[in-house]
Amino acid sequence: MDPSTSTEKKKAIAIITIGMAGAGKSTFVQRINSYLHSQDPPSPPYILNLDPAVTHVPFEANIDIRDTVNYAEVMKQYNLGPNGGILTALNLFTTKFDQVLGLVEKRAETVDYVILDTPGQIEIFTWSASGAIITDAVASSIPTVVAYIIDTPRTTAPATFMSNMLYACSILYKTKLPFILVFNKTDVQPHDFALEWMQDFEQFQAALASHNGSTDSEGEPTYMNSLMNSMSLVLDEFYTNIKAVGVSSMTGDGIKEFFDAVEGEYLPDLERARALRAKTLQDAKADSMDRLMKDLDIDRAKNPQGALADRWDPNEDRDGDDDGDDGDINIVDQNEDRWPSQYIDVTRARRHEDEEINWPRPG
Ligand SMILES: Nc1nc2c(ncn2[C@@H]2O[C@H](COP(=O)(O)OP(=O)(O)OP(=O)(O)O)[C@@H](O)[C@H]2O)c(=O)[nH]1
Repeated sequence: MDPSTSTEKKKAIAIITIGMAGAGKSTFVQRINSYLHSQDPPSPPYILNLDPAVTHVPFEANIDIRDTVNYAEVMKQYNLGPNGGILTALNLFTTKFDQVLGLVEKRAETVDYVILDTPGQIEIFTWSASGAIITDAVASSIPTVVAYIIDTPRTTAPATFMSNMLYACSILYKTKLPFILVFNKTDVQPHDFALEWMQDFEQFQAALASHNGSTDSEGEPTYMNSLMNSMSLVLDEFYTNIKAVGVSSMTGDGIKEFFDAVEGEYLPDLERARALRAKTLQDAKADSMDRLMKDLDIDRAKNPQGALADRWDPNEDRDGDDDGDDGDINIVDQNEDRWPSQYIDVTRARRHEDEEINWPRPG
């Protein structure tokens, strides 16, 4: 069947929340979750937590990476630090993402929104093969937007603001998905300044100059000042195609406007983007899977002990198929199935039927 026409029954929109550590992603997901529950009729979303290291999620995730990958065990077995552990845990989880997608696709027919909360360290999701695989898989299956969460009180300095916008621009370029800038924490710092800077780059350049000083001791424009002025012109182009909303995940202010931005502006574009993506997915999937397996090979080469303990043969599953030979690892929807699910066994320890299993779910 033509993949671009295979989703007629689906009506859900996926929202991938991405943002710097502490920007408020989890609080935002909690807030939009409670907003959707409070609609008449209630419209509970389908939520995926992709952060293996989070100790507490303030919402009930339907699929939680922590139920499948034991992050602490991955760190131990692969001799990794916290960030390497999160990346490897995400890589391992991604090898099972076809199962996750199966569950998502099933539920996408009955829910309005599928929401993904990503790891706190932004680069682990946005610059990894597994982040690309997950994004591609979801976006080719259902219409998808990226909600880029910004810590507004920490973005008031012009240079920081511009750095954050350049990062957002790079994520837009990498994901090529409809994009909403979500200025969070407006209860602490209103986002008007950001909108002004986005609408009028001359105001932004003036703010930059007053912050940094526009000329050196000889009256010449400083290198940084010229560079920033040029970059603000580049960003001007970025802003023309981007929606920006201000929200307070704490009070709920602006959440309705966020959903207006998702639904009103983007729905037809979203469907077009999804159809386009579905057509090119096969090539991209093979390429991303290859890179993912290379990532895992690097982990294994760095730590042969961990590789020995890994339950998978390094050459196994290169095609990305779930061909049933790893059928003992099942991703579960917590709301439908028995909890806990089964951890990916990074220790190769064989379990016996009568063995008591502890599931040290963090938090
Ligand atoms: N005042 C205020 N604080 C907020 C808001 N949203 C989040 N916070 C606070 O910001 C901090 C970080 O929020 P989280 O939701 O944990 O942020 P996160 O991006 O998920 O964090 P990591 O996953 O650790 O990167 C917490 O102390 C929140 O209470 C908001 O709208 N207003």
